[in-house]
Amino acid sequence: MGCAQRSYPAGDGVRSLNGASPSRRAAQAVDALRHGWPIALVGGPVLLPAETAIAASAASDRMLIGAARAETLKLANQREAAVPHAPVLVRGAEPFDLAAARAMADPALDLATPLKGPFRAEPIDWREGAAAALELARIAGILPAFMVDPIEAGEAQPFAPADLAALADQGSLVIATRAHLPVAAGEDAEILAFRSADDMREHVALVFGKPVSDRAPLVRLHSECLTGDVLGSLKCDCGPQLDAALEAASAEGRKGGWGVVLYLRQEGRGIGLVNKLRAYRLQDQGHDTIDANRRLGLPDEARDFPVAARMLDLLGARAVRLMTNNPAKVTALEAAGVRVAERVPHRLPDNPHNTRYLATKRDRAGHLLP
Ligand SMILES: Nc1nc2c(ncn2[C@@H]2O[C@H](COP(=O)(O)OP(=O)(O)OP(=O)(O)O)[C@@H](O)[C@H]2O)c(=O)[nH]1
Ligand SMILES: [Zn+2]
Repeated sequence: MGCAQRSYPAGDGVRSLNGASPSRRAAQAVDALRHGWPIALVGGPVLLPAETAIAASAASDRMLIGAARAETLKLANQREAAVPHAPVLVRGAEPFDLAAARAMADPALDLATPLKGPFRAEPIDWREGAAAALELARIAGILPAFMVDPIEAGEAQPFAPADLAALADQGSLVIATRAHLPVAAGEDAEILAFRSADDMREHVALVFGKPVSDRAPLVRLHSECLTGDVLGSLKCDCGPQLDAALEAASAEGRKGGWGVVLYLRQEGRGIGLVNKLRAYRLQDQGHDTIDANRRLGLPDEARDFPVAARMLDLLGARAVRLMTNNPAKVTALEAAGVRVAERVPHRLPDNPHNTRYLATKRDRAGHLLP
C-alpha cells in the first residue's frame, strides 16, 4: 500500500454534495456509520468506521481515534490528552486491516488482543472534519475510530463538518401526541411524546397535576438507563431515582401543583447503550465511570440539555424546581433558558455495587452527595 499523503483542497468533495441540505447529509452520514459505510469528509479524507465496517478487505495506513484512546497507546501529547475526545491521527508500522482496526478501536479488547506497534501520531490538517467525524460516531452510538482513506472501502457518503449543527437544532421539536396514562405513581398522569425531524430518539414527558404557568413545577430530567430503569441494575442509582421522581411528581400534583418527569433518550450520558456497556467492561477492569468513557475516546458527559429546555418550554414551564444532585445539570438548563428556582436534592440509598459509582460522581463530577 504505502499510499502517498493526499492533500484535501477545501473544494474537494463539494461537487459530490449533490445539493443535499445539511440536515439530510448529517442524517445520511449517521445512517452510513451505523451501516458500516464510509463517509467522505469535505476538505478531508474518506473515513471508514472501524467498528461497523462491512468492507472485509479494507485496509489503511492510518487511523483516526480519540486522544484518550491514543494516550493508552502512548501516542497523544499532553495538550491533546487534556481533551479526551480530541482527534489523533495514527500511522501504523504495517497497514491496518479490519481486525487490526477494530482492536485499535476498542480498548476493552486490549487484554485479549495486544496491539502490534509501533505507532506514530501525525499532524492533522483537516482537524475540524476529524473532530466532527468523532462526534458523528458518538451520535451514531459506535466506537469513535476510523480507517483513513482506506482501499476497498466502497462508496462514501459526503459529509461536511458544518452539517453537524443540523443535528443539534431543537427548532423542529414538537409535541407529537399526548394521552392519559395511569401509572403506579398516579392514575391521572398524562404522557406527551416529542419528535424532531433531526433526531430519531423520541423523548417523553409524564405530567402530574394541572400545568399552571404561575407556579414552577417540580421537575426531574431523567436520562435513559436501560440497565437501571428496566432491568434493575445495581451498578447505578437510576432505577430507584426514576421511581422516586415519579412518586414526588405525582405527590406534587395531589397537592394542587404540578410535577413533570422528562424521560430523555440519552443512554449512558449520551454515548448510547452499546458504548455504555463497553464502558462497563472497562469498569470491570478497574476504571471508574469517567475514565472508562474517556478511554473509549468518548466524552464522559455528552447529554443534550437544550432539548430538555425546549420540552419544558413546550409544556409551558419557564421556571422549575429541579430534582437533582448534579449542579452541572442546573447550569446547563439555565444556560438553555430555563430558570431553576430551586434545586431539590434527589438522593437514594446506595448498595454495595454502586458505592464506587456514587463516590466518583461526588468526587470527580461534583455531584452533591454525602
Ligand atoms: N457512560 C456511562 N453512563 C452511565 C453509567 N452509569 C450510568 N450512566 C448513565 O448516566 C445517566 C444518569 O446520569 P447520572 O450521572 O447518574 O446522574 P445525573 O442525571 O447527572 O445526576 P442526578 O440528577 O443527580 O441523578 C443515565 O443516562 C445512565 O445511563 C456509566 O458507568 N457510564
Ligand atoms: Zn443507570
